[in-house]
This record gives sequence, structure tokens and C-alpha cells, in this order.
Amino acid sequence: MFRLTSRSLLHTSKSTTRTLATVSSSNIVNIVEVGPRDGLQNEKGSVIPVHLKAELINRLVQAGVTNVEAGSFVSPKWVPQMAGTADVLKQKTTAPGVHYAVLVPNHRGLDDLLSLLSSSSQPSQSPPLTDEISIFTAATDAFTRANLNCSTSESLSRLSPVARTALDNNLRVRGYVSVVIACPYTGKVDYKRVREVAKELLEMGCYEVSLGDTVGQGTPFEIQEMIEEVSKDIPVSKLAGHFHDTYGTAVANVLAALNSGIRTIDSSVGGLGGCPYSPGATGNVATEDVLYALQNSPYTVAGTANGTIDLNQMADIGWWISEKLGRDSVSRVGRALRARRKREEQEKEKARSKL
Ligand SMILES: CC(C)(COP(=O)([O-])OP(=O)([O-])OC[C@H]1O[C@@H](n2cnc3c(N)ncnc32)[C@H](O)[C@@H]1OP(=O)([O-])[O-])[C@@H](O)C(=O)NCCC(=O)NCCSC(=O)C[C@@](C)(O)CC(=O)[O-]
Repeated sequence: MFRLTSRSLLHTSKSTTRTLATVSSSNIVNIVEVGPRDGLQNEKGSVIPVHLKAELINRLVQAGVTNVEAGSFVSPKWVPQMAGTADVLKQKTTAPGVHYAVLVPNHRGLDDLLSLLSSSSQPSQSPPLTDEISIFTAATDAFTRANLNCSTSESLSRLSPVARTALDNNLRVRGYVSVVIACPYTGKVDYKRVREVAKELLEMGCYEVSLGDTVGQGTPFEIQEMIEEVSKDIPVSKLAGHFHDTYGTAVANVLAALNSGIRTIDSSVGGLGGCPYSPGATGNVATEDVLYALQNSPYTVAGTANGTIDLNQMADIGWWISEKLGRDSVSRVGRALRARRKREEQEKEKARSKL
């Protein structure tokens, strides 16, 4: 069950945070920023221009992000917003030490990626455009059919040679299991099935498997129960949490996952996204909201902006991309920071006018 342990998040000062972080690397939290892929793939309307996607990725990396999903090599008939990912990979700046993962659904996607990598003329010392793919399936056949047009076991049989070829070509492979709590087509999910599917992904060579509450329906208690079941067979260090925020529980679910020992969290700047095959699902937990929730806690978020990811920069990026998409940031923290800044500016203006 979900419980805050003696490592309680609430009563720890900032200096304690630093001490704990240096003493134990187990309090380091890794963020996988999925906004440019999971976020943008669900945008309705006209296809987002390549230069904007590349700029989003560059801004995220400047804010300290070291793991970013840059796009996907999927059928453009299925997910039109991800068309042009090859150009995004070429246009973005490729920073050393940053993993720019690409989602692939089948061998065709990987083959396209490999031919891009072999044809792109990079100076010999510079890092490759990407060193990582993500492969994905789900805990229910119904969801896998909607997402990949086959059953879960068929998807695993198709993904196994994809993982093999990727590893042979020096690409890291990350796995996803969708609908780990509830499926939009069949309801409550059997956590044992989540465990079996995650195990198969690890056995085919994934270095980590991300557990997706795709519908965003899970509660912290359910998340903890699900992780308990999955980690009966799988070291928790091989698992990541991926929580959509449909019912407003995503930040609480992140804390529940951390409490269960997970140390990698997927999140999306500005809370971008949803899922094309989960009607009504909102975006992932906003990266800004995770960063805020982990301030003054025993955890330190890894990143390259003074050793972490810069909360204010992320909030600004959340607003920047949301406004480019014609709307407001849905990150609660992004909104609060903007309101505070506005208030401070108004107060300064008032003080100036009194002089
Ligand atoms: C897997 C398929 C292609 C099967 O779809 P299919 O229709 O069964 O495939 P097909 O082999 O019959 O091919 C159909 C057409 O797609 C082409 N095609 C085939 N493969 C590719 C490819 N890789 N790249 C580009 N084109 C491709 C292929 O060439 C053909 O073109 P046509 O002859 O009709 O002109 C399709 O179902 C697909 O693309 N699915 C991807 C769906 C997707 O991207 N979903 C979102 C990502 S998953 C997610 O968001 C969840 C996650 C990860 O975030 C975690 C969570 O929240 O739970």
C-alpha cells in the first residue's frame, strides 16, 4: 500500500536534500522528457513544423534535460504529427551526453532510422543523431490492436528482432508497456500481465521498461500495488513511471512510484499531450510540476543546469510551446509561476509610478 516512509517528503530541508543526494545515488531521479513525442503526437490540426519541434528539443536540453524523446518513425497515416522526425533529428543540435530517443513500432521504423544514421554526414567526432530507440506494446490485446494493429504477443514477437538489430547497431533500447492500470477498451488491468509483458521486453534487451498509465486513471495506491506486483520478478531499477494526468493524480502517482523505488519518471513540458488511442486522456504529468514537487525533498533531479533541470526555464518552455500551439500551458506550476511573475511586475510598476 501507499505510505510515506521515514524518508517523508515533507520535513526535509534543502541542505538535507543535498547531503542525502551525495550520500546515496538512489535519491537521484532521472527525467525522460517526452513532450516532443508523446506530447506533440496528439496535437490536432495542422502538422507542427519541423523547425519548431527541433527548437523545442534544443530549449529542453538547454534547460538541463538529458533524456528526450525526439519523435517517432511510425506510419504517418496512423500518427500524422510525427511525420518529419528524420528532419527533426537532423535539424536539432546534438549535444554530447544527451539521449534523443526515437519511438519505433516495427522493423520498418528501425530500418528507416538506421538508413538515416548511415546517410547523415556527421563530423567524425560528433555524437550520432540518436543512440536510442523506444519500442512499445501494452498490457491488453485491445489496446495493442488499437495502437499497433496486432495482439500483444504478436507485437512482442515483432519487437524482438527490432531490439536485436538495434542493439547490434549500438542503439540502446527502451521499452514501454501501456495501460498498466486501466484499458480504455477493457477496463481494469491484470497487473500480472503487466509484469509478464515488461519481463519479455527486458529479456529482449531493453535496458528499462516504462510503465504507462495511458488513461491517467490510476490512483497512488493502485500505482504502488501495480509496481509491487511487477517488481516481484523485475528489479525496480529497471522500471520507469509514465503517468498521464487525466484525473489529476499524476504528481501523486509520481511520488507513489518514487516511494516504491522507481527513479525514472517520464514527463512532458507544459503537460503536453494525450494519447491518440485513449479518448479523453490528457497529457503526461507536466515536467515543471514534477520538478516543483521534488523541491525540498530527499530527491535530486539529474540534469545539466547546475546539476539539475531548471524549473523556471522549463515553465517558460511550457508556455512558449503551448502558445505556439495556440493555447495556455496546462502545467499548474507553469501557471502559478507566471501569475506570480505578473504580480511582481505589477508591484514594481506601482512602486516606480510612486517615485
Ligand atoms: C505499426 C503500424 C505501422 C502497423 O500498421 P498496419 O496498418 O498494420 O501496417 P502495415 O504494415 O500494413 O503498413 C501500413 C502502411 O504504413 C506503412 N508503414 C508501416 N510501418 C511504417 C513505419 N514504421 N513508418 C512509416 N510507415 C510505415 C506501410 O508502408 C504501409 O504504407 P502504404 O503501403 O499503406 O502506403 C501502425 O500501427 C503504427 O504506425 N502504429 C504506431 C502508433 C503510434 O505511434 N502510437 C503512439 C505511440 S504509443 C504511445 O503513445 C503510448 C506511450 C508509449 O506513450 C506510453 C503510454 O502512454 O502508455
